[in-house]
Parts: sequence; structure tokens; C-alpha cells
Amino acid sequence: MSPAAELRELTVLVDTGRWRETVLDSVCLVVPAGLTALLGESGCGKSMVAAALTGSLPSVAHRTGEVRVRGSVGFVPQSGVTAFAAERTVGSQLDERQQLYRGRSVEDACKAAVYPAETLDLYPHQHSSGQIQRAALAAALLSEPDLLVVDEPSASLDRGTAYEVWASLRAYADTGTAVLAITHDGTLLAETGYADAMVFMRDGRTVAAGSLAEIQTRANPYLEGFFQ
Ligand SMILES: Nc1ncnc2c1ncn2[C@@H]1O[C@H](COP(=O)(O)OP(=O)(O)OP(=O)(O)O)[C@@H](O)[C@H]1O
Repeated sequence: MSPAAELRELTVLVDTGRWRETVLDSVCLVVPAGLTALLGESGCGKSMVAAALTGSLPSVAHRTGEVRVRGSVGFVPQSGVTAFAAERTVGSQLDERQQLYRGRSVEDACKAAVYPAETLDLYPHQHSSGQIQRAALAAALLSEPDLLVVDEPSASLDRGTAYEVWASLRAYADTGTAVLAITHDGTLLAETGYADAMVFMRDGRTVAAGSLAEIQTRANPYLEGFFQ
């Protein structure tokens, strides 16, 4: 079966008029069914990869190369608050999306995203960053996308909740879908073994890819830094 998503020689040049930089440089990436983790130092282009896969590259970005996506795509942005309109409660927006997609129930999506039902009546800005990130995950899970792209799903969470969210992503991948999760948390991935594949980026390029076991056999200080 063809992969859920694929980038072939994707190059993205950002040109704002005052600033011009190649932020992705001939990136090749395959996202099959299962859980793929995308790691790399800050600013190396991980969110740009997410933007390319979700069709949301900024207007200042000029793209060459191929982006192939098979089926529907769900996206959980790095800042969960941007997944919601500001003036309505999270609960009303989840209800609205549920009626639109008629996929899983709001209750089920919230449970899978480890989002507490007690905060459904709050407006997006009244949530903590960890809460709104999980609400955004619940929103994305409602449509049961074939490809789920999640940007830093556990960055604002305590350790225990981070494990729960990653377990949910693992469970979603186990339903036969593809999950691409951007993260800095190599230690959690090493402890849990949740990722089927790990892809590492540096300076706009992919520099390594493989299973956890394959990555950990490489004597490479850049890669080792993510597991300390
Ligand atoms: N909307 C945008 N317009 C112009 N440049 C952008 C935009 N978003 C990101 N960039 C630039 O693209 C480059 C890659 O940024 P990106 O957000 O993809 O990095 P990242 O690896 O996700 O970093 P982090 O781990 O800190 O989130 C950076 O130089 C950044 O300044």
C-alpha cells in the first residue's frame, strides 16, 4: 500500500522581502501507517514539514518538489489555541465539528486526547496551554483522519499526562492510520518505544531515519543529544 504521505525533494524558500532563507532543503520523508516521530533542533524546519503536509505553508514560502498525501489530514498545531475561534467555548466548537464529521463522539475524542470534560465550557484563552493542546487533539480526532499531524503534543504537559497523550497517539496509530508527531522528547520515545520510526532533521534537511534501535546504534552526538 502506498504511504499516507510523502515528501519528495521538497525545498521551501522563505522570502519576506527583508529576509530570504531556504528553510527546507530537498527533504525526502515517507509517512506510512503507524507512528512516525519527527525530531530536530529548534528552527530546523519541523513545523514547515507539517505545514507542507497540511497545505498550510505561509504565503511567503516558495516550494519546489513534491508533496503527496493520500486521504484526509488532521492537524494539531503547536499552539492549540489557534485551532479554535476565540469567541466561543471549546465545548460548543467540538460539538459543531462532531456534527460536521459525524465520526466519533465528543466524549470519546476528549477521552482519547486526555482532555478533561470539566473545561468544555471554558473559552480557548481560559485554558492552560496543556489543556488547549489536548482540546486541539480532541478536535482533530473527531474527524478520524487518515493522517494525523501533531506538532509538539506534549510540550506543555507534566510527565504523567505526556505519557497518556503519547499512549493515545500510539492507540490511534494502531487503528491503521498514520501519525506524524513532531517532538523534542526523545527520552519519552526511548522509554516507551511508541514510535515505529524516527526521523531527525537539522538545518532544513533530514539527517537520519530509522527505528529507535537503528538510531541508537549510530554513534552520532547530534542524535544522542535527543536521548539525554
Ligand atoms: N510563517 C512563517 N513565515 C516565515 N518564516 C517562517 C514561518 N514559520 C517558520 N518560519 C521560519 O522557518 C524556519 C523553520 O521554522 P520551523 O517553525 O519549521 O522550525 P521548527 O523545527 O518547528 O522549530 P521549533 O522546534 O522551535 O518549533 C525558521 O527559520 C523560521 O523562522
